[in-house]
Amino acid sequence: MEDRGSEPALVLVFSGKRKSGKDYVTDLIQNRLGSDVCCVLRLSGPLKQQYAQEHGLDLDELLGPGPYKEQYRADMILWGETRRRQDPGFFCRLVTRGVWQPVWVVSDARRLSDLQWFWSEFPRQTRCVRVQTSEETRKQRGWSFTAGVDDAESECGLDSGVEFDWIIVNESDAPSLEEQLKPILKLAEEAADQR
Ligand SMILES: Nc1ncnc2c1ncn2[C@@H]1O[C@H](COP(=O)(O)OP(=O)(O)O)[C@@H](O)[C@H]1O
Ligand SMILES: C[C@@](O)(CCOP(=O)(O)OP(=O)(O)O)CC(=O)O
Repeated sequence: MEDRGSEPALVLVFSGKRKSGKDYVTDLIQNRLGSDVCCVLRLSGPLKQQYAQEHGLDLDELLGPGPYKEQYRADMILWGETRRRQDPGFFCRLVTRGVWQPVWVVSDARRLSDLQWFWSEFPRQTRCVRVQTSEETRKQRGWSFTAGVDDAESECGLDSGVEFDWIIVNESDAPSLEEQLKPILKLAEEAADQR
């Protein structure tokens, strides 16, 4: 039998282009709610772990925001897609195993199949959030266009066809993240209280 922990009270599924600030925003949410209430789940976590092991790479570097992971991204995408073709819920099931906190924040949905998995497992609890950032700001954070990555499903799979519950604009001239995240944090606190 699968070790599923307990049912979440709320599942916030985040997506956004690379360097949009998905990790930054989801870390902020966890800091606000506390790690006994909120767990950040990265679908790329088990993917990177397995990929690093098979290829003799530095997992901490692969997990970090620096340039190291970019050298391997295109190949990791292909590697992960092979897994997902066999079983679209493979990484979703791995990261949710044993999670006990009431609020789950998935930091990196990339494909419709990721969203569909959470919608079908937790239809009442799942909400989708997009982190939106201009190319200019992403460039300032180190992004540059890479063919095979920025034009592939990994980056474009959720560009259209999804009605997001919230869109967070992560730009210096937008309302503060604190302000934009207020309704999400309120919902999360209410959901956690009701459990
Ligand atoms: N609002 C922000 N203020 C300051 N730095 C930010 C902000 N958003 C993102 N960053 C920085 O930009 C870089 C990319 O953000 P990250 O969260 O890793 O993006 P993603 O996970 O979408 O690739 C990181 O170094 C992060 O600290
Ligand atoms: C192979 C990947 O899982 C790599 C994802 O790495 P990160 O989640 O670190 O990416 P960003 O935060 O957007 O920079 C992508 C995939 O298609 O599965």
